[in-house]
Amino acid sequence: MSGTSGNKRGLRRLGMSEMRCRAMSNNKQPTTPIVHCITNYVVANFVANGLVAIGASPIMGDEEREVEDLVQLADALSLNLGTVSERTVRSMKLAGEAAVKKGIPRVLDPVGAGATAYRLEAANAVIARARPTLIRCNAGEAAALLGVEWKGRGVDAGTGEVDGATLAKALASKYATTVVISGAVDYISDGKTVLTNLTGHPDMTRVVGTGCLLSSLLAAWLTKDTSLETIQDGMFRYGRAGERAVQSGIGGFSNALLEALIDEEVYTL
Ligand SMILES: Nc1ncnc2c1ncn2[C@@H]1O[C@H](COP(=O)(O)OP(=O)(O)OP(=O)(O)O)[C@@H](O)[C@H]1O
Ligand SMILES: Cc1ncsc1CCO
Repeated sequence: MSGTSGNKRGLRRLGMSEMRCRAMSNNKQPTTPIVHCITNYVVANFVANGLVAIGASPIMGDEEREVEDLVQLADALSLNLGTVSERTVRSMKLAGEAAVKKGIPRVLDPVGAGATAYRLEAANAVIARARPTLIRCNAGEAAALLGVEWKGRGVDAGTGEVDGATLAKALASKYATTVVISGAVDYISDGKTVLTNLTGHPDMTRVVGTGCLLSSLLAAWLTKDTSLETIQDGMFRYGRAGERAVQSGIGGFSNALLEALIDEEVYTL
């Protein structure tokens, strides 16, 4: 993916239909990745629409009795602790284990990990069973997972003494995974290297769920490529889509972001 701009809607649509025609002429189904999301009830609709906007196919489902079957249909699993409960923790553990067994990417968004002891405990329980391919969080959540002192409230990022690059590297090492810490600067690390991204806009924090959506988009991207550079490029495009969307004001932001995700070709899935 390269960082081109401009309205690419027409080109993208043509590209997608061309891809579909080519796939059909080869008697193959188009490879739309299915992302199984166990997410929070605040953002579920926004996340589903964002996934569709980038050419993925979402399926939301958190019933214990079916999550393993849903994983069998899926190409990636996105777990989000935003409105976590005992029931959904059980579902996330089962889905996570099934996804490990199947070998598909698993993304965890430990929303509010520092807000309560219960959330931190739930995050660690889910991590142990789902062994995330990638953890996407804000700096406050990263600090909580690392036991680093932090000033923050609820699901907000908050502030602390440790810089984002150090947090990202340490968190990736602690859980042997890839980490994306979002904020004014986004940090992407595998525990050895740290890449950054500077696109985005502070107003993206004035609309609930831009981080949650990002986590599920990452799950979709990982079905194609897991390199840090590709993740960085996706972050670049997502941030730019956000910059465009804030021009529509806070009231129009969510819809504008969906449009911008298509126009920025955030990922040609
Ligand atoms: N100050 C900022 N300047 C530019 N971009 C920002 C800023 N803060 C956040 N962003 C962007 O907003 C998006 C969401 O990141 P954020 O860190 O706010 O997630 P979050 O706290 O998990 O959000 P939520 O819990 O509402 O889903 C990312 O793409 C990030 O780059
Ligand atoms: C506001 C809120 N509360 C729990 S989850 C969520 C969505 C953003 O993380």
